[in-house]
Amino acid sequence: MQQPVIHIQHLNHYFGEGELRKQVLFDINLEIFAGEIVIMTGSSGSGKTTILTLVGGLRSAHSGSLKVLGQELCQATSQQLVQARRRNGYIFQAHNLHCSLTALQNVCMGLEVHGNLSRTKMQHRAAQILAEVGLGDCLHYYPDNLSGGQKQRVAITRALVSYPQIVLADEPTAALDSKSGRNVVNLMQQIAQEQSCTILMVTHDNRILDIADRIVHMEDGTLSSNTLSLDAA
Ligand SMILES: Nc1ncnc2c1ncn2[C@@H]1O[C@H](COP(=O)(O)OP(=O)(O)OP(=O)(O)O)[C@@H](O)[C@H]1O
Repeated sequence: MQQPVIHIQHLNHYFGEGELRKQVLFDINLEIFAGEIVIMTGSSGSGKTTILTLVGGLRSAHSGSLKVLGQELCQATSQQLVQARRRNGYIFQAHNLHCSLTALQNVCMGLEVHGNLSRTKMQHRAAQILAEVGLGDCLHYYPDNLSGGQKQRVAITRALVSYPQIVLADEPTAALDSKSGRNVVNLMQQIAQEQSCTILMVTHDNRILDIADRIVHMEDGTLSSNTLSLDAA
């Protein structure tokens, strides 16, 4: 049987120390398989971003089990977390582009962490993927000269340029109007299919739920439902 790419079992997580210690995730169980697009919804403070950061290896989970691509990240060392981070692509609400770098240079940064391509090859690959997302004419534009939707497309391109097996997206459409938001998620869906990568996306944006294979819902630190997508229902 196919192994899950992300396998979470009885996961608990806490913030703070001593008397201020507060549990924010309670006995989370979730399996996500290769190529799935899973959307996580839930009210503010319910723990969505915390799960995303734990899966991404941005912090170490406290108890239970969290296996990503077969590697246990619960109680992982910082070195193991650094390794795990390199295997993911990240897309955030604020595009997080470097304003002093062009679109092409920003996308090259997504390849630099892997460190095994020459500069010429990196630039060639970055230019190719930017052209695929319709930004072939904007390679040398700085972020200040791009629209919100274009900036987010550059950010998506940067996250996907190294063919990550997993893409983690936190509110990728929050800063966009509905048309740009739709274009951005369509693009994520298309590239995910082409590269057969798995996407875990947090969103409050009801307009984009239809791209999900599965929707999971967080409530007060627990996973309250784990449902099929609107299409499949
Ligand atoms: N670094 C931190 N230190 C202490 N508490 C934190 C920290 N990060 C998050 N929390 C707390 O953990 C809980 C879950 O936060 P989290 O950001 O995961 O929620 P969320 O569902 O992503 O919310 P939102 O939709 O508003 O982004 C909240 O009670 C929050 O206050």
